Amino acid sequence: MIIQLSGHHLTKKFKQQTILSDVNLSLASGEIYGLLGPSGSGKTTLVKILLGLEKCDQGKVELFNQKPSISSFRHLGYMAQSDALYEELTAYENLDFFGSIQGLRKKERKQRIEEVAEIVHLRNDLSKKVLQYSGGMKRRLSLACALIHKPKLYLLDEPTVGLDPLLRQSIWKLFQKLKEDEATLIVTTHVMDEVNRCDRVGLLKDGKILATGSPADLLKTYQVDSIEDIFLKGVSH
Ligand SMILES: Nc1ncnc2c1ncn2[C@@H]1O[C@H](COP(=O)(O)OP(=O)(O)OP(=O)(O)O)[C@@H](O)[C@H]1O
Repeated sequence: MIIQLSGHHLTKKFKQQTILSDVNLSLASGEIYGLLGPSGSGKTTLVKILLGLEKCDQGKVELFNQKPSISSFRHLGYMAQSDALYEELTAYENLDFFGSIQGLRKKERKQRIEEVAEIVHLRNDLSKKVLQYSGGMKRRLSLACALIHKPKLYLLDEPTVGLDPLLRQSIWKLFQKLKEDEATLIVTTHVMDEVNRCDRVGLLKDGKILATGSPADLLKTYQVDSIEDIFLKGVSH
């Protein structure tokens, strides 16, 4: 098993408030890890720390078994919770921009833009400015931007928010396909039915990982009918 990303004893405070407390997690190559937790439990903060966008007060992160470096970031695909897109540019220009900062050459960018636009069903809308896009279209474009350079590791913060069930299903099919190609994904979600599509789930509550395991193992261990019940039971870690 090759560990692609790990966080060790991660602790984070904002002023006096402890946001993350001694969080440990590791992601193996070819797995989908779901990070599930109520609003405000620290999911986005954790993803940002893993990505190097936020500093932790204690603990360390390892990317591809090394201290994170500029070269390791080339292999990351990040989709932020709020879309980080250039509204005045067209979707094509956004993808072209993100492709170029990832070092793709012009010809390769052109080809990849076609491919990722097809994947997220935006091929016919590439020439529209992003400000003309709906919320769901922006989410899909953000995902396409994260895919453009074929990273090995994806950190996706609520990638399916605002998408209709059909599109959500096709996005999850894509995640499965990425996984089959040995990519590793960490996906934050509030949606319980998405949890069952993950290989492993980490349940985050008040900045602590309450439990980690496959959805089936968690149900068995905690003798519950749904993962949601683990939160409701108030299991302490
Ligand atoms: N830059 C910041 N300064 C101060 N507090 C912050 C900052 N960023 C996050 N927080 C606080 O940290 C806590 C966790 O926030 P975070 O966004 O990580 O939660 P989350 O689980 O992703 O929530 P949601 O599901 O609603 O997106 C919240 O109480 C939030 O107010």
